[in-house]
Amino acid sequence: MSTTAEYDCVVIGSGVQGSFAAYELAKKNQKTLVLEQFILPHTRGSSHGQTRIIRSAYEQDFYTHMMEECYELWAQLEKKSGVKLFRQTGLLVMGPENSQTYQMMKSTLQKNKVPIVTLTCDNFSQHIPNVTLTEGDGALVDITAGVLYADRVLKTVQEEFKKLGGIIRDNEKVTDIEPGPVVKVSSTAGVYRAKSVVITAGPWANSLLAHTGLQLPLEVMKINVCYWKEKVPGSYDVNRRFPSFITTESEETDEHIYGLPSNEYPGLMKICHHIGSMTDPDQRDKQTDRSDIDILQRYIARCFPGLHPEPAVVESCMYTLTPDRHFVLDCHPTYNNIVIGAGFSGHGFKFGPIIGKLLSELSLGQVPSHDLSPFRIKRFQEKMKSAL
Ligand SMILES: Cc1cc2nc3c(=O)[nH]c(=O)nc-3n(C[C@H](O)[C@H](O)[C@H](O)COP(=O)(O)OP(=O)(O)OC[C@H]3O[C@@H](n4cnc5c(N)ncnc54)[C@H](O)[C@@H]3O)c2cc1C
Ligand SMILES: O=C(O)[C@@H]1CCCC=N1
Repeated sequence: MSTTAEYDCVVIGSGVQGSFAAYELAKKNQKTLVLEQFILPHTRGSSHGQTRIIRSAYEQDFYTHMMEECYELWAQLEKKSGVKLFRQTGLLVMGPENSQTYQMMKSTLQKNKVPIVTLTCDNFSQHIPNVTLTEGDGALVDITAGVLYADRVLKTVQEEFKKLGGIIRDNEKVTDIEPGPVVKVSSTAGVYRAKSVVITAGPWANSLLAHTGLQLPLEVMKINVCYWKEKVPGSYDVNRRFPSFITTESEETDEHIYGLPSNEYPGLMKICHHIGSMTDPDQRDKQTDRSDIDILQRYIARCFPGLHPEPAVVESCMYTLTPDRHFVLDCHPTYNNIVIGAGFSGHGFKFGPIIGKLLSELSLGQVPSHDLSPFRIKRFQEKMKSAL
């Protein structure tokens, strides 16, 4: 059998991270194939749905730094494709004023000169109508933040990839990976050889990594994606400049909530709890726990008096969590031509363009353009089960 590589790179998984990795590789003239298990577009992973929050507001400097370049990359893709992908709404951050999380987020924004407006309990309702600020909470607005049109992003980046000669084969599940100087990838429909492989399989990362003798400490969580009806239509509408929002974790109330202005479904605002229930990605719909919805109902009754506190629409999505909630962006510890992008822990969408660039650099053996130490596999070493 010939050992010649047919492709420079095979990317496994066409969610936001695989699609951007493939696009970046194609921009660098790499002959690239994307394999996707489901027929596209699909709603079975983590990247579907119409909207995601984009923000610079993070506790850690490294995310805020990455976002500086990432905003530019989003603007470049918008310009190149002529498709509107981003809408600036600002992001309202609310949380116990004296908590470490809230203060760290505020200081990271200030240190990095991200434009913010700090609100007080006296002027809060003048700027943010129809929201009740919890007593003792601080509030600020990250002006740069907004909403990404997620489904449109996937379609656009995949189309740009194909325009550069990239190939996407959907409805084709990868069933085996044979590491080597030329990696052999078997799917339900064929066998491919590539100089490198990028694994961006979202909640299925460990199923694929099992073929390479590696398991990462990842947990998959189902999130109930809830939409809430406005009592007075338009109260929380994107066209009335209502912002996206997050609450920083509150130990007292177990609330870690985020929301986006009403936009995709007229009159409905999307508000979710950041903590759902563990699931198997192939059994997602058998997970029927609604304790996150109970938390949301109490929160909405208290803080969003202009919404009916019963969800009008509930959709599903999955997070793939690492223990520290930071991403995995690294080469396989044994095979450096197998690159892994995993564990995006419910906050990876906004980083798609920069993650794609970093994964393409790893795949080409280049020095990554950002410090990847927070994202290296070796941080899990004690917890890793290696079959090697
Ligand atoms: C409810 C919810 C809200 C979120 N909100 C935000 C937000 O506001 N802002 C933000 O930045 N991020 C947010 N995120 C996180 C973000 O959406 C994810 O981090 C991101 O979508 C992860 O993308 P991915 O490409 O890693 O995974 P996925 O989108 O799951 O893609 C993996 C792909 O690999 C395919 N695959 C798996 N196994 C195989 C195989 N064997 N063969 C072929 N294909 C395979 C899958 O079918 C899938 O298409 C949210 C996530 C959820 C669930
Ligand atoms: O990534 C994001 O910005 C959102 C909001 C906070 C929780 C998860 N996703």
